[in-house]
Amino acid sequence: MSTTFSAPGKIYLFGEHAVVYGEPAIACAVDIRTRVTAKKSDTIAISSDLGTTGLDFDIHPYVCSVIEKLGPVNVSVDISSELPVGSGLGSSAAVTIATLAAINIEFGLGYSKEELAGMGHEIEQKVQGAASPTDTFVSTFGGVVEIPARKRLDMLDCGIVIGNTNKGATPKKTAKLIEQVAILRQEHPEVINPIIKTIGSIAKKGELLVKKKDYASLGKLMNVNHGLLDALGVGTTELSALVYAARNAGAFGAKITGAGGGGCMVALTESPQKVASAIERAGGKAIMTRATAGGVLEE
Ligand SMILES: Nc1ncnc2c1ncn2[C@@H]1O[C@H](COP(=O)(O)OP(=O)(O)OP(=O)(O)O)[C@@H](O)[C@H]1O
Ligand SMILES: C[C@@](O)(CCO)CC(=O)[O-]
Ligand SMILES: [Mg+2]
Repeated sequence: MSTTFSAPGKIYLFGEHAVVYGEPAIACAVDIRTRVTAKKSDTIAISSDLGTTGLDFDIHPYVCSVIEKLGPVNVSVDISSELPVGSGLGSSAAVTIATLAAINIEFGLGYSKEELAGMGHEIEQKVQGAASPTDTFVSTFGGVVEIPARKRLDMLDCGIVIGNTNKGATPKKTAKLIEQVAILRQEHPEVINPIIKTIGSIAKKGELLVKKKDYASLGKLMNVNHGLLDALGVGTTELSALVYAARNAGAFGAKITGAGGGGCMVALTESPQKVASAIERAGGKAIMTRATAGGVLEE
């Protein structure tokens, strides 16, 4: 016997970087999933696209941290994923939550989803040195979520197209970008604080627009949010090339998702294929997806 769970990745509709300073943000689980199968075994074995190992914290830091936290238990863990790794779509949170859930059921440990989300956040903090609870919360519960309140919003019914620059957005780069914004804020508080506040206002207004399914207005505010992230210095020419390609292809709006400095952008659209083709022509890797209400799910 074995147990398989999957968990989704995430995009930010609004609010990245501002959320570090207590402003609200809106994140959305997307139906791009990591699947993990756990099976009782006589040794520890972990297999994924990154390699096949035993308890090897260098290759599989998140999965090994899960095994250490829950056991340690002798378990064989097999991972397959549609999520690009290190691209700002929450692949570490998805693999962490799916592994926690699969081992939890396989060994009858009885943890609740809330406990799994909390352990997942602790593991991301341990491995990365710092992490917001956003990614692991969204991977656990799915849906569209306002953070830090962790308030479930209405679902998005329009198309979502992600454009990956294939320029890594590693935890080190995320930490560096967060520090870069902090330095700019220290140097020019009278300029940067209003920008951060305005991003927070966009997220607050976004909650109502999600409820109204007003995708045209959501898109306009995504465009404004993108410009403000550029102003904070976390944009790149590659990200903006994909953002403008998506907009020129008729997207409601498009912006950086996550820390920036590479990684991915996201567009909302009623013509996903047209926007995806434009992103690919502009040099990105396009992923067409939808919002998912399903968080971590048994398969
Ligand atoms: N399919 C997978 N199999 C094994 N480990 C994975 C897998 N996907 C992600 N990981 C682990 O997560 C790490 C990537 O996490 P990282 O936080 O850098 O990127 P991300 O989660 O994709 O982006 P972000 O955190 O910015 O949203 C990988 O180096 C690996 O340790
Ligand atoms: C930049 C940031 O807001 C999002 C990174 O994906 C940092 C965080 O919230 O953890
Ligand atoms: Mg991560």
